[in-house]
Amino acid sequence: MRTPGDTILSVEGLSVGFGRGTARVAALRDVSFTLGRGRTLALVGESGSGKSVTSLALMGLLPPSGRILSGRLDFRTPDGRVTDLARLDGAGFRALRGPGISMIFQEPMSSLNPLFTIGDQIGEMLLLHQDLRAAERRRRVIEMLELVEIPGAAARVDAYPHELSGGMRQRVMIAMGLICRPALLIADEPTTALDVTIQAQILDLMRRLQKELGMSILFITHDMGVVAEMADDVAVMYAGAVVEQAGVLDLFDRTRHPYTRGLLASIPREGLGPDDRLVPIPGSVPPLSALPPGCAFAPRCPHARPACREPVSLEPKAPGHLSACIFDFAGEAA
Ligand SMILES: Nc1ncnc2c1ncn2[C@@H]1O[C@H](COP(=O)(O)OP(=O)(O)OP(=O)(O)O)[C@@H](O)[C@H]1O
Repeated sequence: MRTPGDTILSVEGLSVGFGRGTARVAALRDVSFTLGRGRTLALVGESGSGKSVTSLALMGLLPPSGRILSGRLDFRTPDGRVTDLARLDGAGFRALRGPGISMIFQEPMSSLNPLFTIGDQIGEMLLLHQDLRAAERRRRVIEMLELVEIPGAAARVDAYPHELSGGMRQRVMIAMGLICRPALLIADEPTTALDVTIQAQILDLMRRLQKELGMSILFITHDMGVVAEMADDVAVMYAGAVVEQAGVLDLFDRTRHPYTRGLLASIPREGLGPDDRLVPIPGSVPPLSALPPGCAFAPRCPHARPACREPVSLEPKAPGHLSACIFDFAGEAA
């Protein structure tokens, strides 16, 4: 067995392409990371870096034009077996989604069906995976609504999505994601659409539920503030590749990749004075069809040298800390 017992997910060399033949673009290039059991790994990067494509590949939900070109996605199922998700068929994924891996999306309004009550929609997940009588299913749904702290759960179970606030709808999404007690929860920007107070409440709730249910979380975000709140480990993505991976404290204290340093310099921090400025990373992510040779970040990198035009791979720079840069900036000022 390749995956050690404390690892629930090991992604190795994942490449995903969209389109065919000469029109094919590689949305993911040789992506590798591991997620420990009971831990939270944040996948972080700007828009278009490949975070969502990674999670869709893990859920078996890539659109028809997208294809896994190579790589292994070794997932340890709740019964202890290791399954390569890159080779799983539709029936295999249907059995796995729910009790094995579950996902919550960023936009509750586009994921919830306005025509059905929230109780029906959460109960539907149970219906697919467990043979329960209607009354028992309803009891479990109400119990889950209580767990995600929806007040008056016994009455709210019959509410329609539009009757709830944005924060309450996001709690419903979490309830839907957790009703089958998944071993791995993929959370794709679950708080982006919420205001900061509600966002903090939802993040608190997710941390508490993770402890109670003992699940692992793959947390997808572009927000380094949320990373600091939630993650044990972080994988930073740029233009379809992982450029740095480390434990969260190590990543913040000894940032090694210039792209990660750029992301950190562009977030508001406590203690920032009126004269301190946030520094956005100049330029934008290149189109995947026109990536430069070598390091994809080089055209935006303040440290780029001619040597950066050579291919660079993600390599350990210190125990547990990987970076895909020919330089090593750990501990230096940006
Ligand atoms: N259905 C698709 N067809 C073609 N290309 C796609 C498709 N979906 C994604 N891509 C490509 O994959 C790249 C990565 O997209 P992805 O949605 O994973 O980025 P992301 O990091 O999740 O961004 P965001 O934060 O905006 O969701 C995109 O730049 C896009 O070019």
